[in-house]
Amino acid sequence: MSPGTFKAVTVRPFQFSHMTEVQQAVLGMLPDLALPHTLAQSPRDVMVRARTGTGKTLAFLVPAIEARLKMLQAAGRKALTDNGRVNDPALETRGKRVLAREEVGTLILTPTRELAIQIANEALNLTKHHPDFRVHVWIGATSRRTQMRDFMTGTRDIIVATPGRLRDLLESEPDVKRGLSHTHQVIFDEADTMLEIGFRDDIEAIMSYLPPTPQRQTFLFSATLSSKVREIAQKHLAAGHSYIDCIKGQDSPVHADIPQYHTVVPSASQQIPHILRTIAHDQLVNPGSSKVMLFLPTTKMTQLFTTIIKQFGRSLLPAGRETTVYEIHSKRPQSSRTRTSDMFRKDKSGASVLVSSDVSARGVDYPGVTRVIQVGIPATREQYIHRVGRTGRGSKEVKGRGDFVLLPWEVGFISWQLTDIPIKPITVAELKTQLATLAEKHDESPGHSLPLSLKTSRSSSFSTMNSIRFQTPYKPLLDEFDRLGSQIGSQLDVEAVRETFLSLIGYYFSKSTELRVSNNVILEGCRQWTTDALAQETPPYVSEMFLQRLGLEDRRTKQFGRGAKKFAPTRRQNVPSWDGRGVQKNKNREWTSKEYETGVRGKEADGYRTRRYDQDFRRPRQTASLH
Ligand SMILES: Nc1ncnc2c1ncn2[C@@H]1O[C@H](COP(=O)(O)OP(=O)(O)OP(=O)(O)O)[C@@H](O)[C@H]1O
Repeated sequence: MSPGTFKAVTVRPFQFSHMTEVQQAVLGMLPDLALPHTLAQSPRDVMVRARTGTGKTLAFLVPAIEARLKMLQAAGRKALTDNGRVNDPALETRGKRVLAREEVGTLILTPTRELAIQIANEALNLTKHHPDFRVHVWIGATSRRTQMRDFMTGTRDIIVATPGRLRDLLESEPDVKRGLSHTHQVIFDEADTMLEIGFRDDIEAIMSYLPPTPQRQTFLFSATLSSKVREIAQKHLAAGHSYIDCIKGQDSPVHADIPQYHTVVPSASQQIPHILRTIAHDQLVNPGSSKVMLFLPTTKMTQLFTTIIKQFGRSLLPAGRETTVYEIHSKRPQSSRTRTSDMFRKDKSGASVLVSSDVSARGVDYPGVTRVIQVGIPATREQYIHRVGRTGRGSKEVKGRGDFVLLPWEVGFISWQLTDIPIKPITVAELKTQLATLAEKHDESPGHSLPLSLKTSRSSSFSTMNSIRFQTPYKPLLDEFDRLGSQIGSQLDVEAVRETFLSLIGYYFSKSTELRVSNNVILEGCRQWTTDALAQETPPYVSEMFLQRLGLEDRRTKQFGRGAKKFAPTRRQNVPSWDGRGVQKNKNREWTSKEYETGVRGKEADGYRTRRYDQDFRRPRQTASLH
């Protein structure tokens, strides 16, 4: 590793003393990994699988920087030989500069804008002691003109891009096309997403502008690389490439230290109280350092839950009004997304919640997240893993925890999709008991549970941390959680509920195979959610025609003659189809541990990957903190 890069890693700004496993494996391949293809002995392409939060970014950025330095050195030397000189520093520098300004060094592709900005900032930090290095970020909803001006006037060492904007520039800007036609290194971060269907067209188009292997070196990095993705990946990698797998055998791709729990609420009416209790639990378990990420399956659901957490968290959470609630999803302008992301990253308030859609699920590094709560099923099993991976990252100071909250008809996701994930059940009643014990403890000696740094925060060195005061006594407030239902209904906008409902059926209908339930079950589950969880008088009306458009043609149901009547929008007829299965007299009881394990109750035992990066926002702004 060059002295400049080494200094950045070990002294300033990173001050890392040890390499993580993935860093040892990849950086152990230096200097060969960074050699130009003309000098390399064997294929330099690498596919890497390593757990979330274990430092993959640095593992691919260091070889990227080192490879660029080697290319520049080679260009300097070539300038000398071309002119028959042995020693001419000015000529050598000129040779380097020509290459640096004409050819792009490394292209890094990522699925989201937030991740692109984060990687670019990390690259800037790593090149702190290489003053001539330039890092460009090309993402949607930012000024193309600024991006092009920077590209035309500076060196082109590293470009971090989302596929939509990159393809757009490649297809419309000859200089970009020319610059990238010599790129010697391409890195796919979150490689499995990048090779998925939603991105595949863009990726194919982009790859057609880049040099072929072996001139092009290709790295693929992710925490999740299924065998199917690996098959697709072969196409972009050189034959004989290395595969580094830091998740050996059956080990979980989530960091081994992160405990994970799931709760199937017995009825939709318990969903919101349970989520608020889970946040309250985190605030009491991590007094003064609670930092929660709450993931929802759709944008509308994210908006709705932000309102709910803000509204009811004030009175029900231990930190009450002092809880800071952030909201991030693809419908927010990019400038606001970037600002929120920055604020949550730096948040040390001691009681904060980021309510998020999947824009924050992958790769984004928020230090100190104490808990990830997932409500409803994620788009894929991989997405579950990446979301949990937002907690327990990097240093081991914060252990983290994952909680997964499901409605009864969503349980199939655990039974069929998460079979190899070490996730334990926790019932609504168990969490209530744990919360009551913590609240009692707090009330006995309020303040004693706060760390010393907070008790003396005004005079201590923790000046950035606010002193959080918990509501005291807190235990009596716990009864209020069960009374939430009646209040929620009056606080919510009917149109917002309807839009959320529609977004949910659109999302869940595409998931029926994974959940192994029919679309009718999903429709009724969503309907009942609006009446039971959101306390609406009646579920939102949806026309037959709309349902047909969504493909609600459940042949089995129709065959048995139960279909048509069930769609009438009155509450009385809106009996969920799982009612009537299993043991009726126990239908309101909680799930037993056995039922949790099998996923079956009684005797019988989210298209939300939208192309966010290319949304057309009205007021485009340059947002990266790079220029
Ligand atoms: N050698 C190291 N020592 C200590 N901390 C490190 C080291 N390498 C990286 N980190 C820190 O660990 C955190 C996670 O790193 P990073 O974001 O690269 O993880 P990742 O493996 O890419 O995760 P994901 O799969 O979620 O994208 C960051 O805060 C980073 O600064």
